[in-house]
Amino acid sequence: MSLPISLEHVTHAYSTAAGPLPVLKDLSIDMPEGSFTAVVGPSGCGKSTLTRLIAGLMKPDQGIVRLGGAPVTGPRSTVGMAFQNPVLLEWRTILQNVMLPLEIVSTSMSKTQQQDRARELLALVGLEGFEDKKPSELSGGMRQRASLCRSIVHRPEVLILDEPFGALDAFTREDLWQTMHELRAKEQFTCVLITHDLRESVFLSDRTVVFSARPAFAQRVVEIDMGGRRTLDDLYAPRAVELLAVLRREIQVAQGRDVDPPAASPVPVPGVANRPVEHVAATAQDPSTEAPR
Ligand SMILES: Nc1ncnc2c1ncn2[C@@H]1O[C@H](COP(=O)(O)OP(=O)(O)OP(=O)(O)O)[C@@H](O)[C@H]1O
Repeated sequence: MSLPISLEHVTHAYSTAAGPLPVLKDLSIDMPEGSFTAVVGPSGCGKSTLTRLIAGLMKPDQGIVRLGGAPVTGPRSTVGMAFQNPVLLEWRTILQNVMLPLEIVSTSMSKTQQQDRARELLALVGLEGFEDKKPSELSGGMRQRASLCRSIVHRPEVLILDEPFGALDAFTREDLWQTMHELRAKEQFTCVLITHDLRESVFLSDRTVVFSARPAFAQRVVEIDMGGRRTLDDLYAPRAVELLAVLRREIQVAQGRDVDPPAASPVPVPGVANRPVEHVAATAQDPSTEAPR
């Protein structure tokens, strides 16, 4: 089962030695049940703060965070989380690491059922045969796959992903994106993804929320109307290129920078009368689609 998430007029400031640091300001977002929402925005604008509020690790100064309509008042076992650093326990095998949440959350599953569930997820992400390895025996991408399994092994209603692919090389990252689509097809959760990678948000999300500079509010919500399951080729489709251009411009607005002209307009290239569409599509791979940190 998955739960809708809503934030209603959420405002929050951290107490610091220099005084209050306003981080979120009148932030309202609705994430429907089973949806996948990506959040992008300037560095330090408050994206991770949003995840802590949804996970119930912090309470907002003002406003309400709701899961399934009920106000969040503290941490919930039905929330799964994965971060940039997988933090697997070296003294446990991969299977034991994946099963960890089942030792913490109350479950009616027998030990055998728990193991079957963990093995099934590991197979789904391509880690069959690595169950008895220690984390240090796996590559960074494999560790992150195991971490994803651990975050959903207890069938959370809400999955929070805070830059889980951020430290991976580009090819491994794209592999993991496809794995995320496979997990989403098999499992039920409402997902919030924090990312600096605009291609990642277009590939994975149903909608991408662009945060303003701190204190952050939802500056723009971009519907990623590209159907459900996607392939990497879809990132080169004209619609994906348009969406990337919209997101990149929105990030520039959030940063208070000059905004690029619309990507669809022909850009004069010396010696070339008109820039072909293929060339525009190729810019989707340009590192400038990485939202600056
Ligand atoms: N516990 C804390 N106490 C004081 N200030 C904090 C605390 N946690 C975060 N901050 C500050 O609040 C601001 C927002 O932090 P947050 O981690 O939510 O931003 P972010 O958008 O996730 O950042 P990044 O893009 O760099 O990952 C930052 O300026 C950060 O330094």
